[in-house]
Amino acid sequence: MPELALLEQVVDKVRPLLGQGKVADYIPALAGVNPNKIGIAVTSIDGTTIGAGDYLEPFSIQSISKVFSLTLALTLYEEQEIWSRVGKEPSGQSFNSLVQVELERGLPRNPFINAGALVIADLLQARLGAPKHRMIELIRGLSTNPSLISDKMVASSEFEHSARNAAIAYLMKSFGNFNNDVDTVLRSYFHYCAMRMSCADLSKAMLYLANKGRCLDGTQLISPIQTRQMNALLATSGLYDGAGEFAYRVGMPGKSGVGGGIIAVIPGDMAVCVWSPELDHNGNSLAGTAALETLCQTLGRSIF
Ligand SMILES: NC(=O)CC[C@H](N)C(=O)O
Repeated sequence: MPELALLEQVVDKVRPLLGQGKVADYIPALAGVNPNKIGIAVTSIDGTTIGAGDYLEPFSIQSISKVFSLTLALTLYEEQEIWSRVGKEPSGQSFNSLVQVELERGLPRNPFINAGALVIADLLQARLGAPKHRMIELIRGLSTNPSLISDKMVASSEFEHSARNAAIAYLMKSFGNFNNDVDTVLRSYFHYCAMRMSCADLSKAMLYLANKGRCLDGTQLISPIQTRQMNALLATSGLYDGAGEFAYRVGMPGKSGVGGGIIAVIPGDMAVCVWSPELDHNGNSLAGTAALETLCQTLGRSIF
């Protein structure tokens, strides 16, 4: 577990990078976010959380929600029912690319690109009576924060600009890999992406990935082997087309979102969340990646 002073040093060290990236503006409701934010929180497997900078400020978790969706699907489906619909390989394409879906006959490369997450959202839609409600319940429980919400403005803004995600879903439908009504699933998917959580909430919520599937409140969410498998997929595909660079610089399984958040874990040790809204060319938080790199190097920790 790092000392609080170290987290403060990390924030101070990366603050000069603010101004070098670009806030995601393809979702209009996200474009107005204050770019000058940087926060970091760490939850260790003994259950303590510390943080520095803007670590208590909620932000749009966006694609980080793909971790929660897959986790929920793992609790509802047999392994094969999931992996017959989505692959386990890095995509080498941008997160919202369509070309691979066409070339690979509607089978998304992995659950952490949009195509894969939409298939997972389709699976959740099929099995849950109220998937949006179930998801909120899940994140509230995992982070032990009963006041968490999904931002309706962000979700509707995404729905109004959903041409690309809708195209991905319809393309998969044309190959027989999407069962429910596209708009209904898109609404659920955007609701998951629009959940607002702080670095503190997310580092607590992701603790199960560092603790063999056991959550902060002691419940076993997924099995130790499922947790290991999830971390393997996060290490290879969690940062989209920047996964190799992230493994090289940070060396932790992780997941980013276009809201500027990144979660990362050292299994057996701690879950970390960083947030800074400006993104690099792969759509990953620029200062956030640098913060994780500094943290890992200073602690001398990596999974490799
Ligand atoms: N990379 C992301 O965070 C993308 C999530 C965003 N809601 C989208 O579907 O485009």
